[in-house]
Amino acid sequence: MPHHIPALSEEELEEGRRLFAGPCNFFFGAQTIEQLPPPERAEVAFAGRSNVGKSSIINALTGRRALARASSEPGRTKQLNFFDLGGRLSLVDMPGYGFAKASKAVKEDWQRTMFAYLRGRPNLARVILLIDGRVGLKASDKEVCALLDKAAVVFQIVLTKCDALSPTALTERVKEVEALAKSHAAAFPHIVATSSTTALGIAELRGIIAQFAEPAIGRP
Ligand SMILES: Nc1nc2c(ncn2[C@@H]2O[C@H](COP(=O)(O)OP(=O)(O)OP(=O)(O)O)[C@@H](O)[C@H]2O)c(=O)[nH]1
Repeated sequence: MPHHIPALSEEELEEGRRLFAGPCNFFFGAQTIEQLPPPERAEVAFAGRSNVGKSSIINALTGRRALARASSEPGRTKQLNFFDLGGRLSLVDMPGYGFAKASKAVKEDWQRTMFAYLRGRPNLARVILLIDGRVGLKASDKEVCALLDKAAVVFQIVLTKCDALSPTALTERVKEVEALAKSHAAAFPHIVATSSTTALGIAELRGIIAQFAEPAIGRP
């Protein structure tokens, strides 16, 4: 299937492998915008609905089983968590949105914080917007796309849990999400289909993220 073929070169995939094979450490948790760490390195932020599989994909990318705590309890991540990849790039785990049980005040608070972060972060290179392959698009995903457009942050849509879909269902899901990407100026048109269970798309996503990393010391 065409969307399974990585759009990256061998060198880019290798860069991704190298970056994620190096050290990766949690270094900061921010609950408010005022607490953000200094914008020293390029950042790639992960956003998605609660329970989208965000912790699982961060763990799959970094090869650490419990770096970002994967939980079956939706809505646990309530702060912006910062991870340092060998001093070359930061990964930011954003709180999951669309948690059905959250109050209106909590949702509005999330939206305010996220928008302030997305709009005001000078070193934010890209947002990885995770969409649950099993569930598909929800109103909250569309709201976040609009927010990203408004904040003028380029985002990469990534489908999660694709192992749970038949090839036909996956093709349909990719089409649905491609249409969404086309309707948003800030969306990168190529969709990455992933599974943290089978590692589908993980190498490709590493390569995409590595494009924003500072060069490794001792290498050109
Ligand atoms: N089949 C399948 N299930 C997955 C995959 N990734 C995650 N899951 C399941 O989806 C649920 C949520 O996964 P998490 O990684 O905790 O999701 P999260 O987005 O971090 O959740 P929050 O903490 O609510 O933000 C868990 O039950 C996982 O086992 C995947 O690639 N395939």
